[in-house]
Amino acid sequence: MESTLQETREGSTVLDMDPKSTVSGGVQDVYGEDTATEDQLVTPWSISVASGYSLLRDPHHNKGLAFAIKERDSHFLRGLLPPVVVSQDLQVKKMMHNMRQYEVPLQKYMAMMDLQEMNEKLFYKLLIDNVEELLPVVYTPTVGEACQKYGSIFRRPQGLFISLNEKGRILEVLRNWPEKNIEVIVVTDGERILGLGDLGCQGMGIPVGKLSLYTALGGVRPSACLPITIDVGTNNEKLLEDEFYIGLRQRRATGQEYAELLDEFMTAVKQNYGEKVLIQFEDFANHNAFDLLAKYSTTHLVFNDDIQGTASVVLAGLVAALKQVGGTLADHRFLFLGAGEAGTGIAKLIALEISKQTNMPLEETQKNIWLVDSKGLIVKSRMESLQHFKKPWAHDHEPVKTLLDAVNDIKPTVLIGTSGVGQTFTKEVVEAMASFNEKPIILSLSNPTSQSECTAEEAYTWSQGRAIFASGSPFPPVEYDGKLFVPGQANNAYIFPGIGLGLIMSGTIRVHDDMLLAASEALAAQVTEENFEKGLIYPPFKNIRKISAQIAAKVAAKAYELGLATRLPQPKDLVKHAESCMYSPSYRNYR
Ligand SMILES: O=C([O-])CC(=O)C(=O)O
Ligand SMILES: [Mg+2]
Repeated sequence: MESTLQETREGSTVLDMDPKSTVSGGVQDVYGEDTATEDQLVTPWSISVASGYSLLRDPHHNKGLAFAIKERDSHFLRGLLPPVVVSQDLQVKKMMHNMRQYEVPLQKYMAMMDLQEMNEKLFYKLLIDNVEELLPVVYTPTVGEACQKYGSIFRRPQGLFISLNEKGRILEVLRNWPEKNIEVIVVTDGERILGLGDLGCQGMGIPVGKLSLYTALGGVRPSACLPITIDVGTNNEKLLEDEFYIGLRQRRATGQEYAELLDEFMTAVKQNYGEKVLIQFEDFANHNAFDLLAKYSTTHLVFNDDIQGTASVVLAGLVAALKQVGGTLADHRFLFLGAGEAGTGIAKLIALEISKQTNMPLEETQKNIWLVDSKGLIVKSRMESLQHFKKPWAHDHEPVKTLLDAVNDIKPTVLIGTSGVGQTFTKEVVEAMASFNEKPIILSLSNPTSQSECTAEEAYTWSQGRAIFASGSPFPPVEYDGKLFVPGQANNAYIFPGIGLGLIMSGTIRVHDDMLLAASEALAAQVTEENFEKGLIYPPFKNIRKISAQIAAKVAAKAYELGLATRLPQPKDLVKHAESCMYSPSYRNYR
């Protein structure tokens, strides 16, 4: 019972269908953006999709009770639905009501995943309209728990699984995915999922979650997004023994075997989707993340969210924080706990920005930035044994073992936690920061909440309400001494959807550090006086789509300036253009 489903243009300017679907009467470009001409607008375009019972099972087109009577008649739905016809807004209201009945966050997560499988537009409408409430459900912290229990809660695949078993056949696997016009891939190998460690194949929750934010926060159409998990085994003994584990039951492949699989993957992606597909590396372990980024950044459009996205968002927060604290970046002293992807990524971008602002050589600007890893302060005497990404941060100093000693020695004005280890900003550490800083800047970036270096309440209480605090995972507002403190969320979710949109809409072929700086400036510029008054260093997430459009515009502008954009000519108003490219979750009318 296949018939033609016709969707009219009413109430919609952005279409999210595969340009290669059967389309008549209209034209689409690669964003799924409607580029119909005036006379084409009078002719409704149509696409061939399932109707009747199958239509209700098709998440891309299903509207549930929102199908109008006429639509029900023309698409063989009569009798398949109860008589009532409701608006999408009422559906949102009902779903939120239901969602709030669940007390366990994982139940909310599963309800959201079910909705995504059942009615994609309603899922995105819910997420966009209630972003502050639902972000902690589909993203950190709940997504972390979902990955830990992914084997038990697994229902339907939401992305591609590429394991060692698929070696030699990765291109074939990519072609099994139903969507052909992929613009963004988020890929993980599950070795360092948030601060939770090696979750192997169950890391899939992360690419799925990140890509749902690409759509909800950045407006990239869902059919252009492809979550991928590369399964080379896991060293997580608990998972290897777990009867519900969904991945390969073996220890991780490393060395040449690992490199060959990754290389086949990267080659196949470019072959299948072209050189403009954005590949976002997510939650790889340090020992692979830096090398993969370096290896493929000259041949592919690659972006490491943990190194580059986190750096960009934190720099934005620091720029905003300095408006409250005073001084320029060059006047401040930075100490990191954690010298992995996030720590060294942020450190590098700060140094780069100071160098741009002051014309000082990079080596000079690095001197005010100190990092502590699991062996203590990174100093010159440790140089020989340091991994390459830590070496630029090895300064002249005697060895220091603990964070507290490092804080007391270095006397940083900014303390940043990127260790993946919770409760490491102890009372003594925060009190020390507050003893020599009027307004200590303290960022506890590790995720999920359980791994946060300290809580918002601890930061405010131990600093007697003087800390400027933000965290990677959300914390509720804190009342201290009769005053309400609203902590910010320094999470790369502010940045990667906008950067991705900017890269895609300009057809950019390589990521450049200047684009990260541009994104950072765009985000910092969105923090209002009103936000500052509340002590915030990030704008509220409820404005995120507008913010993403601003970020996308600045990133695209930089790409055009650097000659890396291929979509010519450059649109005059990049912000308007970004907004016009964004996916809309509103239903379309079907004739
Ligand atoms: O996913 C998040 O919330 C931020 C992030 O990239 C990470 O912690 O690895
Ligand atoms: Mg990550």
